[in-house]
Amino acid sequence: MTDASNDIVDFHWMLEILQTIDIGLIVIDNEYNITTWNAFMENHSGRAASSVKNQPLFEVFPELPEAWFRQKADTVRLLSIRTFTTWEQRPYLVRFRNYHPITSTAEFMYQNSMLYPIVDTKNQVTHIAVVIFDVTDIATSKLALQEANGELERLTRTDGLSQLFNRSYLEESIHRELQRSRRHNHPASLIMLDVDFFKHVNDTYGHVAGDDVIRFIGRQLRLNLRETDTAGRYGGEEFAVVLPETSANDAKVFAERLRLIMEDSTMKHEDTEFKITISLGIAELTDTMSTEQDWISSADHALYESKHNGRNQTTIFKTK
Ligand SMILES: Nc1nc2c(ncn2[C@@H]2O[C@H](COP(=O)(O)OP(=O)(O)OP(=O)(O)O)[C@@H](O)[C@H]2O)c(=O)[nH]1
Repeated sequence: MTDASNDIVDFHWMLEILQTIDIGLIVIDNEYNITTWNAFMENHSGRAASSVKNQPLFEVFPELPEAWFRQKADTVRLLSIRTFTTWEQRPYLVRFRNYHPITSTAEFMYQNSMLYPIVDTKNQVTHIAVVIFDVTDIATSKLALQEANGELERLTRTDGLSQLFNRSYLEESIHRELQRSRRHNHPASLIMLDVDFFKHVNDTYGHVAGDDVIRFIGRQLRLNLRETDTAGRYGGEEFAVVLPETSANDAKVFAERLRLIMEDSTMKHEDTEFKITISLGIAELTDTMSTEQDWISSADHALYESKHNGRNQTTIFKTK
C-alpha cells in the first residue's frame, strides 16, 4: 500500500474508534460552532450529529457557563495547551441524565472534561476538541464515602442520648475557646448545669424516664443556643455550654431563660407527669484561669453554690 492509502486506512480507524469509544467528543471551531459530534454525544443528548453540525455550542448546551468556557478556550487557543476540569471542580460540563440506575443514585452524569487544541500545518489553533469522560461511578462512590466519613465523624463527637456534643469534644471546644478568647482579648463564658434531684427521678419513675429528661434538656439546649455556642453533655446529668463573646451577665440571661423553660415544663412518663428543675453555674474567663480545667472548676464551683443555696437557680462565679 502507498503512504497515502495507509493514511486513509489510519484515518478511518481513527474515525471508527472515535465513534465507538465511551468518551464524548465535540469539536468546535474558533466561533464556537460544532463541527464534530461522536456517537457518545448522540446517545446521551439524543441529538444526531447532523442536527447539531454548525450550531453554536452555547445554543446546543444552554447550561454551559459561557464566560467560564470562553476563558478556558482562550487559554487553550493562546497557549496551545490542554486544560482539564474535574467533576470535583464542576460536576458536569454538559448536563446528561445518569444512565447507571443500578450502580449509582446520581441524577446526572458526573464528568471530567478536557479541552484540546487542534492545530493546522502552520501551527495555528483552528479548532478545539472537547473531550468528556463519564466518571459517575467514581464520583458517586467517592461522595458516598465522604458522606459516611462525615457521619462517622459526627457520631464520634456526639452524645447518643442528648444528641449534644460528648465530653471529649466539649473539652476540646472549651480549650479552643479559651485560646481564642485570650488571643483576641474578648469575653467568653462557660455554663455548667445539672438536674436537681435526678437520683429521685430515676428512683421514682425509672431510668427510662430519667433518660427522657436528658433527651429533653438536649433538645431545649439545641433550640435555644446561638450558632456560635457549643453545648455538650459533660457527665451523667451534667451539661456544659461554651458561649463565645459573652460576658457572665449576658450568659445569665441565657441561663435563666433555660432554667425557666425547665421549671415551666412538665415531663411525662407513661401515665405519670412530673416536674424537674435545673441548677446552673457561670464562669466568665479571667486571667487567673490558666487552663480549661480552671475554667471548668470555676463554673462547677458556681453550680455547687446554686445547689447549696436551694437549687433551681443560677450563680455567677466570683474570684475572691
Ligand atoms: N437515667 C439516667 N440517669 C443517669 C444518667 N447518668 C447519671 N444518672 C443518674 O443521675 C443521678 C445523679 O445523682 P446525684 O449525683 O446524687 O445528684 P442529684 O440526685 O441530681 O442531686 P443534686 O444534683 O444534688 O440535685 C444518679 O442516680 C445517676 O445514676 C443517665 O444517662 N441516665
